[in-house]
Amino acid sequence: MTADIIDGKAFAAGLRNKVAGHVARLVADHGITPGLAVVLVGDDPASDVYVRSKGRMTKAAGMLSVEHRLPADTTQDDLLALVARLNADRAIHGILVQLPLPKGIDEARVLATILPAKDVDGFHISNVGLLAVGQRAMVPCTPLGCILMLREHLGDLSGLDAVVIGRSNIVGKPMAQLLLGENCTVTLAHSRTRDLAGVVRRADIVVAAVGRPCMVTADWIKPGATVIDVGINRTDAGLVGDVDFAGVAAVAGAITPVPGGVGPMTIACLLANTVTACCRANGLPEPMGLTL
Ligand SMILES: Nc1nc(=O)c2c([nH]1)NC[C@@H]1CN(c3ccc(C(=O)N[C@@H](CCC(=O)O)C(=O)O)cc3)C=[N+]21
Ligand SMILES: [Mg+2]
Repeated sequence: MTADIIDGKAFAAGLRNKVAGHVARLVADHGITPGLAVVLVGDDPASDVYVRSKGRMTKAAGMLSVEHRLPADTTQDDLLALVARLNADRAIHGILVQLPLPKGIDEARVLATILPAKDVDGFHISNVGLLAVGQRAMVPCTPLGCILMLREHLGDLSGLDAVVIGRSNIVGKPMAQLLLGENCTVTLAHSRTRDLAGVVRRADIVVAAVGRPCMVTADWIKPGATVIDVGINRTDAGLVGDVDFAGVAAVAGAITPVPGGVGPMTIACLLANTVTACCRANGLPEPMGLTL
């Protein structure tokens, strides 16, 4: 068997196009331009790549893009003050503070300061809680992108066995919540899981989000399973995911590539969340097709 390649890059381009259509309508009919502020503290080169690409795509969708680049030695108070200014800024509908933050800055404190209505990452405790009880406020971008691709590829996910590998707050946990919301039977596996290979082998859907290059190998995969690779690992061999792509593609039914899979969808979902937040802030109906 050779897996279908789930083309996240093409899917993301379609979603960004839909976003651009909604933006054009907001501008033309209401004189409102959705605005996204991205805050980057320090000069991690990988973060710089993502932030630049977010800015470029935000502008290409017709939205306002504001970037705040702060030095690595920025104090927590200065960062909190910037977040407070963005909270109060009526031109800004979405705020993203790029993680991880430098040591010495309390990440939880910063995330808690972002207004939940502008929290387009979905990391504020309020949005985390709403997601957990099935009331969706802002859905985290990477898991949202994964669900959109899974629905597109599989249709109804009800009753499928899903295994998520990795229990981070930004991917693993919200991913498990969303899969539950799709009526999957969800296992959230992690580094202490016993017989991880055996657990993964039962899955119809595998989501790998651990940050270990090529950890998931062909012998872990049930023939025909759908494999979503969230990993972005820079190695001597270039950018690779958490899944051994060549091996797993020979067994799986479908697989997302790295690059060109989950990454582009994450950014497209960020733009979609910003438009959703903008509509809510202005009491306008939520555009269809931008969220679940
Ligand atoms: N508050 C916050 N929210 C985030 O969403 C967030 C963050 N912090 N910190 C860093 C991670 C990482 N991240 C990526 C987004 C897009 C690609 C992406 O588009 N990747 C391309 C390749 C890019 C390349 O070549 O490096 C792809 O997979 O095809 C990757 C990684 C968002 N993150
Ligand atoms: Mg772990």
